[in-house]
Amino acid sequence: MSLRPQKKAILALSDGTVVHGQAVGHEGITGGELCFNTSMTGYQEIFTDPSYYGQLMMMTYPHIGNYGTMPRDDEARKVMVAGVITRAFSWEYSNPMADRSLQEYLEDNEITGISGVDTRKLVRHIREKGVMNAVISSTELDEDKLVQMAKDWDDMEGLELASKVTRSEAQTVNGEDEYRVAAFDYGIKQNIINNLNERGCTLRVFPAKTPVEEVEAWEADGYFFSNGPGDPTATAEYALEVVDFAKKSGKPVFGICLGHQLMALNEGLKTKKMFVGHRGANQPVKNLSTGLVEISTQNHGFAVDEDSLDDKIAEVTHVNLNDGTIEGLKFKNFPGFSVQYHPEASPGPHDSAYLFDQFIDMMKEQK
Ligand SMILES: NC(=O)CC[C@H](N)C(=O)O
Repeated sequence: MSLRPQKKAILALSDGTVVHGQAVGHEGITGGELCFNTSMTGYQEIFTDPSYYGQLMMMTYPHIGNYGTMPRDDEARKVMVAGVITRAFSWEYSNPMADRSLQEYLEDNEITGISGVDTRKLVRHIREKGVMNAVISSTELDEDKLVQMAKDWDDMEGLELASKVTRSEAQTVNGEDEYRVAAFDYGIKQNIINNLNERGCTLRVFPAKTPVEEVEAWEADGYFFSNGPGDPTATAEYALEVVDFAKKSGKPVFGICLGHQLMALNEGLKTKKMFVGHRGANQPVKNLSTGLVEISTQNHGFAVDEDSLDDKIAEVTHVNLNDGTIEGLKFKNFPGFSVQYHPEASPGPHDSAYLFDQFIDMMKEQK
């Protein structure tokens, strides 16, 4: 790996912790919630996952960039993370299929990053103190100013971000046309669209704030609520109208991550901010109906609050084996189910892909 003459960069946390490193990506200043992801591969899919909008992504796997980037691996039309933090950034790549280095990719997307950070030490710090905001800068190097900026940065709790990443117009994505699925884009990952297309669904992907009448007119066989960034209670303020419409339609409803949280909120359950989120491709989840454990891809900082659970409303179908977090629900008052994690993976293992089949089976039964 070549060593480049590098500019300095600083990572400043809202609790006053300051780390020095080298600038990568676009020169500038950026901030957000400091998250970490434990995946060993898949940095491009992670950086383009719209659920990460407004967050700084710290990768615990040290070498990031060594296989470059390629259009096929984009989960959205641009990089969505607010900034990137690595231990050992690879300026060069070795992959005949790649079209750009990670450095070029971040520059083209104007994403600021820092490398040379002891990411494992910082993860231990966050796991002890809880999630917090931070700022990365390669232009302003005054530590006190940067810590102050991190302190002043908007808190994730209460933030409505889905409307910032949703598409501007409804779009039809054709599959084999066996089932018509109305999918709500709060930051939908491309691989969710692909998984539904591959299973014979034609999708109408609606922007986050589409009025109910427009959705109703499309006459779907099933409804899908996507993943997305921000606090689910903030998005719920406008989204529950369509979630409730889908519920009352009597058609099968499936939700992933933010979609799962919205479906739970619509039933009167509550969500809470987690002390530290789950982000990685090796989270063990137990399917309570089969007793089997799935290794899953996860990216969430909020979760359904177990204290708000009500047997008459929903049954817990999946739990996280690391900390008992609710990872899946089956609703009692309508044909709907949802998971907090990512069956589409990308990156990650495909253990949970059966959930897409389950949704298709429910639509098949109704037809
Ligand atoms: N991947 C997602 O949809 C994330 C949902 C929500 N923004 C959370 O952090 O919990």
